[in-house]
This record gives sequence, C-alpha cells and structure tokens, in this order.
Amino acid sequence: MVEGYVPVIDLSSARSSAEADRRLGAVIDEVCRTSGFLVIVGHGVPRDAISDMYRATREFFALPAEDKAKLLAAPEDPLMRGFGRKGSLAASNRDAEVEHERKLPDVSETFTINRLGEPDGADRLPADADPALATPNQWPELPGFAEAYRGYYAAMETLAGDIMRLFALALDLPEDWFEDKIDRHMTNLTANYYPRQIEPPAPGQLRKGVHSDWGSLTILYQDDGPGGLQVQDKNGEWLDVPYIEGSFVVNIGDLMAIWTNNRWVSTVHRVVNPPRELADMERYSVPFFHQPSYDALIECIPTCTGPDNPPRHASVRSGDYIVGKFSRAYGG
Ligand SMILES: O=C(O)CCC(=O)C(=O)O
Ligand SMILES: [Fe+2]
Repeated sequence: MVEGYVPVIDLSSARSSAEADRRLGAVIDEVCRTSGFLVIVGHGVPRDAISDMYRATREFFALPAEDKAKLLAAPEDPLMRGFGRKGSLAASNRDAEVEHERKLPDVSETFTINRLGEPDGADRLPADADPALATPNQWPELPGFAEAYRGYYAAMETLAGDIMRLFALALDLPEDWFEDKIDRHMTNLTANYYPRQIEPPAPGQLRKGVHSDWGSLTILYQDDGPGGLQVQDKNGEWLDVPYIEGSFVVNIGDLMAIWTNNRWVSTVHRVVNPPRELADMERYSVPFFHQPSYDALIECIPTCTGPDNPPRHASVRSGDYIVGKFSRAYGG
C-alpha cells in the first residue's frame, strides 16, 4: 500500500484468508472515511479486456463527426445512451446554478452503454419504472467494438461485486450484504474523450466541472494524457490523482454516502484543462458508474447508526435517484 490522500491499494490478497480480508476491509474503511478515493492494483481484470476497450474507445472518437452524430443519445433516453457532446455534470450539484453551468458545458465528448440497454434489460426493472430506461444500447459500426465493450463491462461487473464484498466487510456487515441490492444493477459505462484544445476554453470552463459521482462506486480507467483528474482535499486544495499503469481509480458515490450515513464521503472532483503548452494532447477516461438495482432502497445501513448518530438522509430508491440526477445535469 502507498499512503496518501488517494492511496494505492493492492487487492490481490482478497479472499486468501479471513485475516487478509479483515485487513483490506480496515484499510478501505479508513480511506473511504477520509478521501473516498483510492487507486487499486492487483484487481484481476485481464490486460486484454482493458487494451481492447481502450483501442475501441480511440477508434470510436476518431470517427468523423457525422458518424458519431448518428449515435447521438435520444432526448427521451433518461440515461443518455450513445454519443453525447453537451451538458455539464456540475449542473447536478445541490447548489448549482443549473442554467449557468449548462452554458459552460464540459469540454468533452461521451459515449455510454448500460446493462439495461441489453436485450433482457426490461426484465431488470420494477413495473413502475420508466420503460425508456430499457432503451437499447447504440453500437457504432466498428469491427470488434461491441465485443470489446461487452467484455470490459462484464469484467467491471465482476470487479464491482468484489469491491462491494470488501465494502460490506469494511462496514462490519456479512460479506454478501449488498448482493441482493446490486444483482439487477443499472450501471452506465461511459467513455470520456477530452479533445485537444486548439482554442483555449472559455473562462471557468473545464474538461469536466466540479461534481461528485451519483452511485455506489465508480471504477475509472484513465490514460496518461495531460489535463487530468483532481480531487479536493479537506482544506479545499486540489490534488492530482496519480496515473499508475494497469491501475483503476475507485471512488465512492453519493448513494454510498447516504447508505453509510456520511461515515464514507462522496468527494468532489474535476478534470482540468491541459497547460497551454500541452493543449494539443488529448485524454481518455472510462468510468463504470456502479448503480444498484432500480428498486434497491438506499437507507441507513444498520452498522452506521446508533443512539448518538441518527439517520441523516431520507431513504431513496437507486433508480429514482439516478434518473433525477440525469435530468438535472442534462435534461430540459
Ligand atoms: O476523466 C476523469 O478522469 C474523471 C471523469 C469523471 O469524474 C466522471 O466522468 O465522472
Ligand atoms: Fe466523476
């Protein structure tokens, strides 16, 4: 383990013994109370799954603008599957000036798929959910693209399940505590493309504005392009998240803060513009925004409350929460 506000944690000892699991759980609890951000190695995701996904991502964003535009997310899709080039995550913040944020959209393009967009997607939803949540994924006509993305998505599903098991241990819960709350998860896998900045962005405009993530946890692949990810520490300073080859960045989202009664923090972060002398370099990142099953009720976990620590948040269904966030960031 490498110490720091965003420490590096090796997961390879997970499941090797009860003692190893206990130690990993204790470290994770400490980090999630402090920054809510860690870098993981020893995660077991096959190298080829990552490199195939990265190659497919670069090929997609290199397509002519008119080809990407054919996959533009349908306005009625609440999860924006397909290609996106407008909007600001910062508009979803609690105190955001939504119209102002939307006038300064993130300087990025995105491409999104969701498990609900696969052929059996509708079976994963409760009867009262918006049927548009099962809008089919949109695939570019690039050889190998859909296979690479489906393979990477499956690898992330496994890893997210492994991390949620460690989270349960970290919270003194049975190791399978989260299982029936994530077995029909509705996770967006989003590729972020940050183009070269021939013209400087407008004052105040960022590659990705200040925001917290919305779900249970995010598993982020990032490349080493300049103009990268920063997290805010307790003093308000912005710290660079290190790039470590073969690693993923993992961070807590809002729903995990609600679940844990704020024992764990959903820390705000942003993606800065590259310095002008490196402005001709692009960057790619691919977050897997793990989102519990639509009808998982996110309410204070029993081990996170006590006589002096009453529940602080109203309970909310996972699906209702994310649909509300999307509509605030991108809707209307
Ligand atoms: O590009 C990155 O490194 C992070 C992007 C991010 O925070 C997001 O998409 O939520
Ligand atoms: Fe984020």
